[in-house]
Amino acid sequence: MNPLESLLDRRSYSLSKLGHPAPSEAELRNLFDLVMTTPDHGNVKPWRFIVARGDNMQKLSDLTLELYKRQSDNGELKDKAYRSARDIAAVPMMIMVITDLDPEHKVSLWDQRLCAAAAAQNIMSGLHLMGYSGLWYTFLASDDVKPMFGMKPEDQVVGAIAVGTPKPHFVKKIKRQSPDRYCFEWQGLGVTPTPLFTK
Ligand SMILES: Cc1cc2nc3c(=O)[nH]c(=O)nc-3n(C[C@H](O)[C@H](O)[C@H](O)COP(=O)(O)O)c2cc1C
Repeated sequence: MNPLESLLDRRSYSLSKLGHPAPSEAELRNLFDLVMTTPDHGNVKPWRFIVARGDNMQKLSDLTLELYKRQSDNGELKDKAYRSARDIAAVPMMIMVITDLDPEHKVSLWDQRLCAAAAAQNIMSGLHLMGYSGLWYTFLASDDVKPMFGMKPEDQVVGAIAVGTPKPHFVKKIKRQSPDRYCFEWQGLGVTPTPLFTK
């Protein structure tokens, strides 16, 4: 048996396909215990996670409209903004993954950013293993949100992860590409790497 089997079915669902429930308090604790195993160069912990749930989802939805308004040339909102706000209000949980970079640290900012992204992927895998699903998206990634989330100017939103349970009629496995064309075997300096998988 392939020990990775249970992760092979991980897939994303758009917000409108995610319903209740979302992880409980105890499950969130387990999830973030997993996240704390993320490879972290220099032990900087260059990440912060901000969870919105329950009644706060409506506040996040309102904030979304406000941000769209600020980004609009004439202050008017397009259908997309209303749709996005409506979907956010309906989803049970959002985990914002943001960087908390230490510019003074000897570990490069690039490495610190990679660590924060790896933490986000651990959230994705953990959610799946617990029977939930998430959509990692670039929601709220504008500079406008930085003061709202207590972020320093150099910090970035790694992603917002919408969290829930896929609605049963949308649950469908997706066929993934073969990794063959992306994997190579190094053969020494000056030699073109060969395909890793030959059969
Ligand atoms: C950094 C990052 C940002 C993303 N931003 C968006 C986004 O704004 N909108 C979107 O539809 N998908 C976005 N995606 C892609 C989805 O999260 C998802 O991976 C993609 O739809 C493929 O689905 P899968 O996870 O089932 O393979 C983003 C992914 C990453 C890693």
